[in-house]
Amino acid sequence: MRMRVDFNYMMEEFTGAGRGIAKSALEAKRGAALAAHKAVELKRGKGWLEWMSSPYDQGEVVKEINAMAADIREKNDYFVVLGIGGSALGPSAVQKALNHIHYNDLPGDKRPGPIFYVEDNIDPERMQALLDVIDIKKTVFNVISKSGNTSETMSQFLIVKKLLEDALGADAKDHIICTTSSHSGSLLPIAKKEGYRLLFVPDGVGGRFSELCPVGLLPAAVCGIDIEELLAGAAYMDQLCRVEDMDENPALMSAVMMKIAIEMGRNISVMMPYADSLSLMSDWYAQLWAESLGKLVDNEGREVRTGQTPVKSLGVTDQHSQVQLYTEGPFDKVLTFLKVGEYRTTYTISEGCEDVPSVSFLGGHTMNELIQAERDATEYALLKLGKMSMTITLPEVNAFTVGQLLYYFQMETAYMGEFLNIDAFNQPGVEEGKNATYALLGRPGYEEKKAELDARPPKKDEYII
Ligand SMILES: O=P(O)(O)OC[C@H]1O[C@](O)(CO)[C@@H](O)[C@@H]1O
Repeated sequence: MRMRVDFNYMMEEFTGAGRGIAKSALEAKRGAALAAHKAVELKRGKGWLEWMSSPYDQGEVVKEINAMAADIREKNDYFVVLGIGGSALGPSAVQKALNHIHYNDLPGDKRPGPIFYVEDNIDPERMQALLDVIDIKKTVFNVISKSGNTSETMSQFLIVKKLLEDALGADAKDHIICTTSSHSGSLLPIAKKEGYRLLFVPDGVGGRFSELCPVGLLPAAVCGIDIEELLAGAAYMDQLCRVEDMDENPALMSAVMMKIAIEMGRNISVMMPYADSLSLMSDWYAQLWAESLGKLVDNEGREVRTGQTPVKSLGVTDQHSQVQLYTEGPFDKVLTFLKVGEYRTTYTISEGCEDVPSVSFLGGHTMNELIQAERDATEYALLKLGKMSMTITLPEVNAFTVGQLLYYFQMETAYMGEFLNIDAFNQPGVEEGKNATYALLGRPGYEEKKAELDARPPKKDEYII
């Protein structure tokens, strides 16, 4: 059940001269790869790399989460995550990967857990829509915020807190579980005061690296996912990544390839799973890659403006919208295909329309054959025009392989941070927008920011049509 990464079509010998990676360029990176590996290993489990301990040190937490999940399943019909960014993307991606694609529409006796929603926006219509379809008295809300201060999440929390209290009085507290820092932020003291159940995000686990800690584990367990297998998959990948030789370490080799690709002007990383179950993995990856690597300054404070733009794509659906650009457009992208060895279902295309050979040839083939053929064909079409791609194959989509995949991308990101000589674990570029929002809504302490905003030159009518 090991996932495999195929780098063949990243290489110049396949893409054609100047369009892929020369073997000599790869060899030239060996020293840097070793240094990146050493640097990451030195920080293992420390500082912002505490997520490297997640596969190993959560035995007790897993027990607690599984017990909590069983209790939630027994007493409730709905489970709603309130969170955003890393507090939402992982739970959504893992649920989509490992449960029925139409999980919420299954009858109760066929669903391994309650109806599940992840609310990661503050669109008032979406809030109302959620409240229209759930029975709040039969719902547990998991408020997830590492910082415990995120306005989007806290505003959703305030809304449901009031609604629950109005509907349930003192029992409202049994319907909120908070996942947050054990010692900082505003959510923690609120949860303690109100008597909500609490789970903690370890200090050195940032939002986008948190799927394999209680942030992701509780929602997964509630929906019947085997979280021990998920962590076992992560541990398996971690063992592969302990090897310092880049030829043996998939995440390290991948980071080396991406670094060379960036040097060659491939500033876009397209993630293209050929499985609906993996479609939200691209969303999760997009935050991981964008927030971690998109940085103004390097570790010495020099302006570098680095990063590689992640793009979400879905095979085969987006063959009919984006692939034209990927084949014939500029040499600015690397495509990563996520391939599935064995789908969980085999579906045979019915025979028919024998008098129309352009249609009848499909009959008797399986959809499995068709989707694999289309992926192979797209990979080939890209290659023919000199475009770089790599393919990650999961033998099956299950908790063990998904655990590997998540951890692999986290490790690749950590190595990339070393190659780019940046802090892959902060996100200063998001702060300005947050502070301006606080100022606009009159949060105490943000008066100066409000004045700064008010002093903006007014927009001109001549530029509004
Ligand atoms: O879990 P929190 O602290 O609410 O943060 C939500 C998200 O906001 C960010 O801080 C900024 O987008 C992300 O890094 C994070 O995943």
